[in-house]
Amino acid sequence: MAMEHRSSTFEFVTAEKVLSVLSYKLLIDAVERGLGLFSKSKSSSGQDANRSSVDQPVRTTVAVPNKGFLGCMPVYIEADELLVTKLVTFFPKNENVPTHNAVVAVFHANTGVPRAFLDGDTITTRRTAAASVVATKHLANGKPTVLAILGSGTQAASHYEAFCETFSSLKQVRVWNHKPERAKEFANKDERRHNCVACESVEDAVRGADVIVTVTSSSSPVLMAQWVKPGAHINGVGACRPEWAEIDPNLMRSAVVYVDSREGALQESGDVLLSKAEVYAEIGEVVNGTKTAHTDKTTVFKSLGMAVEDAVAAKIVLDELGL
Ligand SMILES: NC(=O)C1=CN([C@@H]2O[C@H](COP(=O)(O)OP(=O)(O)OC[C@H]3O[C@@H](n4cnc5c(N)ncnc54)[C@H](O)[C@@H]3O)[C@@H](O)[C@H]2O)C=CC1
Ligand SMILES: O=C([O-])C1=[NH+]CCC1
Repeated sequence: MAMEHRSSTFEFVTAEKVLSVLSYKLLIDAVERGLGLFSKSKSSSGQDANRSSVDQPVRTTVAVPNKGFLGCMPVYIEADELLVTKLVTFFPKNENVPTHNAVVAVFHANTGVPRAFLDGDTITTRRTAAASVVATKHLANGKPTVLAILGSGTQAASHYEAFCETFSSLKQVRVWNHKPERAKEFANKDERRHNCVACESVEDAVRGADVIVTVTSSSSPVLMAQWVKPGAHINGVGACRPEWAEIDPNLMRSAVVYVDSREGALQESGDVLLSKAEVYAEIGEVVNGTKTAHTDKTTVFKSLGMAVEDAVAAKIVLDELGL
């Protein structure tokens, strides 16, 4: 039998199309379920009727010296028959092009034939904020009224949007950037950011805040323990390499630390490795009810990003577009 030429049988889904259907409403529920499936896959036996099977190795990376890295993030989610990999680059010194660039490839799980390629920047941007929202829903101490965002780039914007959409209790969002004019630009971007104020210092931004999001490209701590209100919840989203940190090691050691993947954190997170903080749980274990949400204590969700989040986001896009 002659081999069929298949190169034109899969779709490319553009950023515009991804954004048109990937709402936070759908995404937050899907990411929450994905985080739960991921954590369940390692703790349940094959006999368990609720067993889930998610095969997601820690991402592999290759470095481009002094510039950045390329990460490869594959996953298979048996329950959804999703076979997906994201390829993502992070070049923190990029000035006029985005620092993160990505593509998400989806394959047919029964044949391995490519099904679709999706713009991965938009997926990364939104699913990361969705994961922080999930952690905050579980770990925040009551309804948050003050949110502090450290950093004012792509993730700062998606976190602002996702948090304001989810937490109607928010009265004020404070933003800080190491270049103060960038924080002002962020706060004044348009009238929808009426609740947003630019702060001159990290301390001004985080003092008294109920929830803090760190989304910088810094490789050394910007958030110090003495400024954080006891009982606050922190989403540590940056510092994805073992030698980088965004959070004061004293804060890491004194807080209850949750991660997306324990295995990933112990290989990739400088915030965890350099501080030698104890990892209490994966956030998926809290979602599954197998670990406690210590809402009365200061909590850190150390997010590194997982393929399972990309895969559930890609599923929403393909389902919504009927592809
Ligand atoms: N956990 C996850 O799933 C993901 C994490 N990330 C991480 O989140 C962070 C932010 O990503 P994006 O917003 O996409 O990047 P971006 O490049 O759009 O923004 C980075 C921000 O960090 C600031 N910054 C740069 N150097 C700094 C320094 N030395 N000190 C303080 N601030 C500094 C920049 O001014 C900018 O506001 C990065 O560390 C990135 O790798 C990104 C995607 C997914
Ligand atoms: O999960 C992800 O895509 C990334 N985490 C850190 C850089 C990109």
